[in-house]
Amino acid sequence: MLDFDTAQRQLSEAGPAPSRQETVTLGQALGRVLAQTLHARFDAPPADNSAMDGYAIRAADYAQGKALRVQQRVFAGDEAAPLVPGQATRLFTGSLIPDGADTVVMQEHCNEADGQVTINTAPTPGQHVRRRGEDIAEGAVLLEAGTVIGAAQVAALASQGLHEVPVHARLRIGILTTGDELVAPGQPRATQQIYNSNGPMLAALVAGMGAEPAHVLHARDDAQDLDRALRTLLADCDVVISVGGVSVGEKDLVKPALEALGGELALWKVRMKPGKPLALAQVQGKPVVCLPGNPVSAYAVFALMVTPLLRRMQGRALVFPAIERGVLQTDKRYRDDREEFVRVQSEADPAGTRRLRLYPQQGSGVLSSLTWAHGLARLPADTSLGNGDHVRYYDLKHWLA
Ligand SMILES: Nc1nc2c(c(=O)[nH]1)N[C@H]1C(S)=C(S)[C@@H](COP(=O)(O)OP(=O)(O)OC[C@H]3O[C@@H](n4cnc5c(N)ncnc54)[C@H](O)[C@@H]3O)O[C@H]1N2
Ligand code: MOO
Repeated sequence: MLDFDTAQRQLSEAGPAPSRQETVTLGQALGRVLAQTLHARFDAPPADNSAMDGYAIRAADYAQGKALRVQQRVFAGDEAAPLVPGQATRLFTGSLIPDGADTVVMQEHCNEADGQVTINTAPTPGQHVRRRGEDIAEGAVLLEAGTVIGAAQVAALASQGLHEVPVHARLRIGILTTGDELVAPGQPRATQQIYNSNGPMLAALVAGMGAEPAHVLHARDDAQDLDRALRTLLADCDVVISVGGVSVGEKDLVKPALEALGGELALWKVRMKPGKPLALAQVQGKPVVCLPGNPVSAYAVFALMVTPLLRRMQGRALVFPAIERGVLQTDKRYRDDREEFVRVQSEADPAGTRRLRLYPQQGSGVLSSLTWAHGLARLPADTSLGNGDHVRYYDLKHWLA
């Protein structure tokens, strides 16, 4: 069996970098991956301006109790005449600093009457002036290629006057569920049947990563049906994710179906729990990841093993999110010959230590553990662990993003 870290690394390298680019407007850019490094087109801010509502002066003109004539009022967006030495300019947050002025005094430290202003507190020369280019200089890197565009990046682009941005084409994912026991939600269900939760779950997981669940198909446990579905997905998607039918049962037909399509199996069985029966195949130049059918296994394996591959294929700079640490809080002891990823809630105690509380039922079919969990705690194989032990923590907020 492969160890977890090796399998994760191999899987993350199993697909090509993105090759298709497109241009989208800022309104469509959220969650997209920047395809080119962009540079500032001009200094930001473009000119010295005031950080406060107040008065611009030459620091040298200040003397305690001395009144300065208010030469002009400059609002944000106005042009400003050069400052007459010995006078003051009334201005506001964002107003241009007149040539000749070097310091802004907050209005709370001033009294204005009869066209004159008196400053009550000695100013520090240069205070409250936002300098041209202090945020970003013309030509400096604004955003690196591979950045996921969030609200801050949208603001940075807009501040440079950009209304369109080059991004990688959305990664198209084909999802295939298998199993004769499954019924689509919304349909009537016989006692021996269960609803297909993995299909909608995987589509949601894919969408949550900014990729496109292009097709969500279901195949019966039947070689022909599987073959047909796999062909459709391979023809129209960058990656195929199948779920179920990948273990050792008599109806576990996914592996043979992939082999029949010329697929080369690259990986099979990982020393992790949940998620042992995991396979990777290259079929017609495309990666096909076969996830275990148990819903918790599919979810955890997607988070830990599939998302790095998708991030790399999306062209993202950050492929592996941070791994944190926490302290187990449990009244049981745990030990397994596979690395175990248990569902936990994370809470900081008053001293700031992350406490990881385990869900009481850790079975691979227990969906309620997923709706409850914040993340996965990693319990190393062949190690007895219990309350108070320090372990690695995979926060699903980051690992599913
Ligand atoms: N003799 C052995 N049996 C099993 C082994 C083993 O090593 N030897 N491994 C177990 C482990 S671990 C897992 S995980 C499962 C994985 O099996 P498969 O990937 O082949 O998945 P299935 O057998 O098709 O299904 C497993 C389970 O999940 C339910 N399921 C499947 N698809 C869906 C879906 N779309 N929505 C909701 N639920 C789904 C299915 O009904 C089964 O209950 O194998 C163990 N067995
Ligand atoms: O590995 Mo299975 O994924 O334990 O449930």
